[in-house]
Amino acid sequence: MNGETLRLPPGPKPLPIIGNLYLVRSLPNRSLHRLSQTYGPVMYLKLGVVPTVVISSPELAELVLKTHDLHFSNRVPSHFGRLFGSKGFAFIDYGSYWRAARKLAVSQVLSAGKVMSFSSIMEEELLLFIKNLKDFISDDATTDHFVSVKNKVASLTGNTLCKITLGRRCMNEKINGTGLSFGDLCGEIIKLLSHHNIYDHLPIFNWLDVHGVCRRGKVVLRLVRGFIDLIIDEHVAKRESNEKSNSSDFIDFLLSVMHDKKQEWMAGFDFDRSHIISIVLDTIIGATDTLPSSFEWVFVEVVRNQAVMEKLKRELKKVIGNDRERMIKVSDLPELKYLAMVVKGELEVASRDCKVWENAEEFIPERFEDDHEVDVRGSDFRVLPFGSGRRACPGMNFSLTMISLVLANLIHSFDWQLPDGISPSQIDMQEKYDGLVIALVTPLLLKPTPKP
Ligand code: HEM
Repeated sequence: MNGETLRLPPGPKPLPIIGNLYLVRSLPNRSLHRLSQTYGPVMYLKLGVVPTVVISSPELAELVLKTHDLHFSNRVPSHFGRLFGSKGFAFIDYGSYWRAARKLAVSQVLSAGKVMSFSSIMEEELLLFIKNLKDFISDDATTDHFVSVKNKVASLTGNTLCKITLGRRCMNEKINGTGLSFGDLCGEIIKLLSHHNIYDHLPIFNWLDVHGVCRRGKVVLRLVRGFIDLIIDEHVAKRESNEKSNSSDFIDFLLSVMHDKKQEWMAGFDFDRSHIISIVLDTIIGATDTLPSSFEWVFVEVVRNQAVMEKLKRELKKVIGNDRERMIKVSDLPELKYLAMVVKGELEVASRDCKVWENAEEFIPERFEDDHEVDVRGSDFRVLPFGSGRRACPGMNFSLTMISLVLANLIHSFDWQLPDGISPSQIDMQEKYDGLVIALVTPLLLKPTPKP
């Protein structure tokens, strides 16, 4: 870029080498918001040596993500992101391979229609989850069992997605010789991907791998890919023995694309096991931290706002009744209008633009009572929790269904109590930046008591 000929947007003066990195602190969302108050909705920062334009208004978001989205459809992954993602679709540049690989995941797993077709898997997993939680509590009824809502939901949503993609619930399966489970290693991949590595902004130092992210990343990736490879072996063996099965999963479909050379899916591209592994892994990794964190934010807001909790309970009672054996199903969700507002309400808090929303920092589901049109799936540029345009999150249908389903059932089946001495208004709401998500510093711990 030639600074003399380009008119750059306004922005703070960069320092040598580190540029404006010193201004982007531990909570980049807050730092960038503050800077935009001074420099306006389009500003120019130099993050290390990387020139960066930051936009922060619905009008500009529409221009970038819709009108001119073709020019903004590439990713700038970290050094490890590049190692991780060359054959999947989450970390590669926009292009025809990206389009084909993403289409496989969306059409077979994540489209609205497909998510609906997995209703019975979601409901079975949730039923098992509730039963296990009740057994865990009744095994030792003399102890106060506090559970981390986020960890519990991570295991539930992870296992549901594994069942859909790999054919079995395997988040807790141990990987040979490591003592770690598949879920542990997926969590580690997320940590490595989101590790805020200052050297990503100073690429000349990348080869040093100062924090060892790439070294460890290579080991973890080998283990995780090896695990999925074994699952593919099982699928191949079943396929070769012509074993009839009523259920076919994502791996079955991808194997049929590979073996039968289904040209309509992967015309002109090499497509072997390594591609299958990467596409499946992107689908699982995309959900690993995002969904449980979003769920924790929704749940903490409901617990903090007891009036919202009571209103939700009233709606559940009206639509489902008091029968605790009757779980809430995916087909019940369209009836639960207030539940939908609660989920939207939390996702909207994440936008926090006070020029756009009144009391933007507050969780007010009722604001959607008169504004049913607010869409969180990418067409309303005031609320973009899933992004918008070509690179928008393909997991939004799965996420919205799972968050609503799990929230409704957890409230229907259990009472939730905070640790002694902590009132709802005293819950620690401090945020931390985890690289991919903004999470609570203090995990939400609650004691579930099964409702009679
Ligand atoms: C509430 C939960 C979630 C939130 C808030 C969220 C948010 C996002 C956002 C903001 C993006 C980037 C969009 C862009 O670059 O414009 C994204 C991308 C992505 N998400 Fe999600 N996500 C969630 C859940 C999921 C789930 C459940 C999956 C998979 C089942 C998933 C898979 C992905 C993938 C694969 C990408 C990359 C897509 C591409 O580059 O083409 N996400 N997500």
